[in-house]
Amino acid sequence: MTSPAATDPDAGSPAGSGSPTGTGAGPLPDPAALLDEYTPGDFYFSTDRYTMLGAGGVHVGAAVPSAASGDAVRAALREAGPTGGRPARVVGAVPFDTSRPARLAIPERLRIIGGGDSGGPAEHGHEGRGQAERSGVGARGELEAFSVTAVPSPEDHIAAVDEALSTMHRSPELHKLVLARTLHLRPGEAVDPLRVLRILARRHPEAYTFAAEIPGGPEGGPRALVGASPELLAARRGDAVRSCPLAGSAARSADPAEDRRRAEALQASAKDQVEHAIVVDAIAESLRPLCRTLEVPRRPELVATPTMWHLATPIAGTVADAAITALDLALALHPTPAICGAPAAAAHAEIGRIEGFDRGFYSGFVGWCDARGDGEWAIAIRCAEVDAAGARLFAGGGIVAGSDPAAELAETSAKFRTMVDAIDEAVRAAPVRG
Ligand SMILES: C=C(O[C@@H]1C=C(C(=O)O)C=C[C@H]1O)C(=O)O
Repeated sequence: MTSPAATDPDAGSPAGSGSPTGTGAGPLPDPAALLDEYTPGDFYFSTDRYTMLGAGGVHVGAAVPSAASGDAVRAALREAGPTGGRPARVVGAVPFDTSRPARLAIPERLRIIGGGDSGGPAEHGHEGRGQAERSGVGARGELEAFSVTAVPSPEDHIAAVDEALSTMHRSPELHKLVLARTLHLRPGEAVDPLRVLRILARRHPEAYTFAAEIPGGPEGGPRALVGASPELLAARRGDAVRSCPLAGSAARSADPAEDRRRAEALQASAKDQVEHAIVVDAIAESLRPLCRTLEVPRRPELVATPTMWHLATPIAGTVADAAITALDLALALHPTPAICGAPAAAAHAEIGRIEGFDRGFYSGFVGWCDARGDGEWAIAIRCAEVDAAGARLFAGGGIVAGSDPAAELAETSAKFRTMVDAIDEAVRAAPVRG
């Protein structure tokens, strides 16, 4: 995003093909529309209502230590002042461990297309719309072009789930623990994050498709966190607050009858309902003191991504105090039991002990917040760190009493498909050099 034409021509009023109020009434903006201007290091964030691209600018607050960070970001936004008639906006990623430095910046150049750039009503990922996205089912990369290393190995992940189950048995106050694993893909040549983004944006128009610069590329080179997350951590628009936790999962099937059977089995599964309720209860408890009103549906609904079924609960409220920003909300909710466990502190400690790798920005959150306090943050899942050396993919799942280790391993394999398929297609499509 270096051309002069990229400099915020839409300033002040969201413009483009989406509905100006973000009610979802208009056609969806083309999620790939801004990708022609993307250059490595940019921030890209696409929803089913709007797409944004931020470039350049100043980094804000190295560490984001819980509540204090909200203040640091607020001060930075105030100091930055409006650009082109639009309130200053911070964009970027916050790691799983919020005592580690975040990557948040106030971009110098910001483009937004689509209506409702501050987010509309909770339209995200409903079953009917997900169903229309079935085309991705069955697309299977074979990863011939890669060397693949699983860290931990599948056997070690099963052992880790066993260990989590025994820990929860010994300490019944620990209700849920989310364990993840990684896949390191090393293709013959560098993975192009832009090509991966294009594929994700095409295949997952309902998701939060994102790219955020993160530190740690080989030899100081660029590294991006790239993904297509189905999960909203927190959004605020004016008074309105939203969160849409997911928990309880089943892999999709290419066979429609089998696919439907799996969805119904997920909805009927007592274990998955419990796993889901733990997340909803924790989020409701964290939101209650921050909200004047809060609506929490009694039963979850089913949502579909091209690869997974999930149980989802769209939570809506009104903020108690206009000073509470979308970032404050995200920090108050994070880490939810969808990606950490319950209670959070004990689960966090067990993840450190059992999981065996550094999550970095995976299962943190990615998004934006403006000087009015409006913003939207997605949980950084279905994602990978992409750099010149290859890609590190992440997938996890919630463990509760009654979880089956082999089924948990299979669930993480299914969750990897979002990024495996996209990276595989990106590398296959790459022009052969030499
Ligand atoms: C942790 C991940 O996903 C989370 C865990 C889920 C589960 O345990 O069922 C479902 C959706 C996400 O909240 C992941 O995709 O890596």
